This record gives sequence, C-alpha cells and structure tokens, in this order.
Amino acid sequence: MQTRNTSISNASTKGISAQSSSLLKAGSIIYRNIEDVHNVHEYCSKYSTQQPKHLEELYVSTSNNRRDSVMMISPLQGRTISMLVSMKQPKRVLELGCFVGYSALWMAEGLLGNKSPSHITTCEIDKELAESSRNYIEKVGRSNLISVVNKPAQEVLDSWNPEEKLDFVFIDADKGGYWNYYNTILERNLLSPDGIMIVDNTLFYGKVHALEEPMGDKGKSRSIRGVEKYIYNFNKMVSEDKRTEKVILPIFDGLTLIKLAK
Ligand SMILES: C[S@@+](CC[C@H](N)C(=O)[O-])C[C@H]1O[C@@H](n2cnc3c(N)ncnc32)[C@H](O)[C@@H]1O
Repeated sequence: MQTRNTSISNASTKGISAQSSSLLKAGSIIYRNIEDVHNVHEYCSKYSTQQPKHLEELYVSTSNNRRDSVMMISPLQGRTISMLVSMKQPKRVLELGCFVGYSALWMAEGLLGNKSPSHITTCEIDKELAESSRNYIEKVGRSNLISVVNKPAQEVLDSWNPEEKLDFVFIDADKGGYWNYYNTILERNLLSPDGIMIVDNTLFYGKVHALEEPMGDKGKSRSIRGVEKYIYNFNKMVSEDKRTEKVILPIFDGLTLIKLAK
C-alpha cells in the first residue's frame, strides 16, 4: 500500500518543489494547475480499458459530424458507468436523454454476461435521434438489451409502473428538468431499495461551483438563466435532501451518484 510519504516524494520527483510538497495537507487539492487536471483526465483515459470498436466508431463519427457532439458522455465516464452497471447487475435500467445512443451502449456493455435478464429503456424527445439511435443499436447487435422510446422524460417517469422498480437510472436529458426527474423517481417510489441514480453534467463546464451565492429558495427562482444555474440549484437541493446519499465525482463534466438514504 502506498504511504502518504511515498506519494509526497513521488510528487516531488514530478517537479513539485520540496517546499510546496511540504505544504500538502490531508484533504488538500494536490494538482498544481488546470493543465494538471486536464493531463490527469487524459492519463486516466489512456490507462483505463479502451472502448470497444462499435462505441469508438459512434463516438468518432458523432464528433466529426455533429456540432452538438459534446452532449455525449466522455469515454472515461462511459467506462465508469459501464463498470458500475456490471458490478450492480441491474435488472431494469432507465436512461433519460438518449441522443445518439452512446451512453446507452456503454451501459449495455456493463450488462453483457449479466446472470439475470436485464434491459435498458432509453428515452429521447427528438424523433430523428430516437430513430437513428435505434438503427445503430440494432446494427451493432444490442437491440435485445436496449429499447429506445421517443417520449419526453417526464412522461416516461409519470407513466412508469412503480411495481417495476428501477435498479439503475442515468439522468442526462434537459438540465432544467433534472430536479423534477429526480423528485418524481423518489416521490413515485420508482427506485429499488438498493438502486442507483447517476446524473451527468453536475459540474457543467466548471461553471457551477463558481456560483456559490444564493440562487433563490430551493431553485424556485424563475429568473434563473443559464444551464449552470439549473445545475447549481439541483446540486444544492439534492445535497440538502435527506431522502438520499450522494457523491459528486469530478469525472469529465461531473457525475453524481445517488442512492436512497439508509
Ligand atoms: C446530453 S444529451 C444525452 C447524451 C447521451 N446520454 C450520451 O451520453 O450519449 C441530452 C439528450 O436529451 C434529449 N432531451 C432533451 N429534453 C428531453 C426531454 N424532456 N425528454 C427526453 N429527452 C430529452 C435531447 O434531445 C438530447 O438528445
């Protein structure tokens, strides 16, 4: 096991001066600057299991052909989510916000080899995106694991049968809807007792933490503008919500993991 002293001496060999490394304290941020944060992300991506060919193809073609390709999760997030799915072995997975099907296909990777039957339902409000995702999912042989529903996320949640508990939910649709999606899942008791919700973009371009000022009562402020303010309010309300336990992970644009409180 690596000791604290070892990690400090490693830091020292990477160019941090003896003086600054001696200032490192438990819990302090150990990156020196923004390039370090970027390089660490690149390093983690490089040394994690690489994405399978059908995911790489979708990622590259979407990046090359769509101006809004940044909406896809990053491959590192994909691997993280897929890993969580494979550890959890969920029976029922729901995704809000399919886009081109990239994250749904990552979750399907995690379901491969699952001992019990499992299925992913992913919803997409845009008809053409729903159609093209469905086609690609079929083409790469995953339509037995993924159904694409061309419906608004709220409608899907409002009509979901509470008897069919969700074991894994990935929230990645319109950011202004996040709180309602989260709250509907809890109020309608849709999550299985050991289920997990994952929410994307909870650091939104690194702009959310910069809004550390009151944003109105529990996000009810209608004057809010900018997606980061929706996320700011969402994060604040979720953090204060006693119904759940949560952790925000700084992977790419931020992923929040949420489970029911014990
Ligand atoms: C950030 S993208 C999802 C990216 C996808 N999860 C991935 O990583 O590959 C958000 C998607 O949600 C869709 N969307 C927006 N509002 C929605 C709503 N109310 N219900 C369902 N889908 C919605 C958008 O059309 C868009 O394709």
